[in-house]
Amino acid sequence: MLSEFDIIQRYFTRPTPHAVLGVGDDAALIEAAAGTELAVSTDMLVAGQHFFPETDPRSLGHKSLAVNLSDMAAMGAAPRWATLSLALPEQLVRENEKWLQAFADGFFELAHAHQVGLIGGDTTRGPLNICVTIIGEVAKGKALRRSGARPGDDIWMSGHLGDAALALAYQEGHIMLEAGEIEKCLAALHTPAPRVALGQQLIGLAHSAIDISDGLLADLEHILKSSSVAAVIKMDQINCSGSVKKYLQHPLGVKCLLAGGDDYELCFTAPRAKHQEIEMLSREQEISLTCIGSVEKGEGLVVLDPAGRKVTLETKGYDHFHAG
Ligand SMILES: Nc1ncnc2c1ncn2[C@@H]1O[C@H](COP(=O)(O)OP(=O)(O)O)[C@@H](O)[C@H]1O
Ligand SMILES: Cc1ncc(C[n+]2csc(CCOP(=O)(O)OP(=O)(O)O)c2C)c(N)n1
Ligand SMILES: [Mg+2]
Repeated sequence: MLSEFDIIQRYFTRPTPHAVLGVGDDAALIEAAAGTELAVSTDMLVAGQHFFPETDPRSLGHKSLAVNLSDMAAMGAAPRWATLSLALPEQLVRENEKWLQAFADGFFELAHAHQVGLIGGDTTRGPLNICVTIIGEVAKGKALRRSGARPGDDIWMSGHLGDAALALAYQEGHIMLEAGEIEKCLAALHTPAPRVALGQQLIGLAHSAIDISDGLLADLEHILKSSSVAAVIKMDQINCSGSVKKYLQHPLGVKCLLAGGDDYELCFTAPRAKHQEIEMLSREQEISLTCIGSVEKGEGLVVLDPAGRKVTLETKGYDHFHAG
């Protein structure tokens, strides 16, 4: 069986040209570029909570980095360095070395695409658990925060929402999907594409931003609370795929769209004066950016259906300590 140090050496030691010192010592050494601040974020993926234990390991390697890249995107930071802490079941290491290779391949493929260096981590025996910390650089004072929304701002979202949650409902056996839809929805759930370039492009345009990991309503509420403002959004403006649209007559479809989570799109607010510039950015970058509502004075979030009635939902997003 591989030793702890075999695993680190064989699967997780790669050159890190942008670090002073990478994997192999008691700590890595990094140097931030002049005029930048470091953005630091951690997200953990736990078997049974964030993914089914039998999930394809290559996708899992991808997703464990992707969800962290998404936090860099939400801050407008350029991701540079990551650490990876793994708890691995003994049986997996003993019987399924291919799992480690595939996991590392998925992780490093995405890391390479974003020029992120793996500079350290930790490897222990235990129930499958993956924890990535990411460090990025952002120009001093320019990071996009949750607290910058102002009354009068437009509220925007990137891409479309709900496919990942629909895939989860499908995997849990709650709904059926057509053959063509399954692949697309499962890809949204297992291999999200974080909006890293978009996040950096929003600096100077957006007043505030967050990535949608728990669900649009829950995540937008974080912006509203941090900024001490209210908002109104229109449900029919929220961009979703045909698969989600088909389910919108059903409470499950509405839940997937508004509160499903696992989307890893950006939700941001920007002054109305930037509306056209944002539409231009959307065309240039070929990323759908949709204005879904506006920030108002006061507190609370109102969602309106096409008839102008208030939509009420039991849950606004995923909460690890809340049933449903
Ligand atoms: N155990 C913890 N100790 C310290 N800070 C934490 C802990 N868990 C979460 N946080 C911090 O709380 C904030 C909200 O976390 P979270 O909701 O997980 O954000 P995100 O959705 O961006 O991952 C973040 O600033 C995060 O760093
Ligand atoms: C097996 C399984 N159950 C449930 C989910 C749905 N899910 C789990 S965590 C989560 C929200 C995001 O995770 P969290 O740890 O809250 O990330 P953060 O908001 O901190 O980035 C969602 C939608 C899933 N992806 N897989
Ligand atoms: Mg988190």
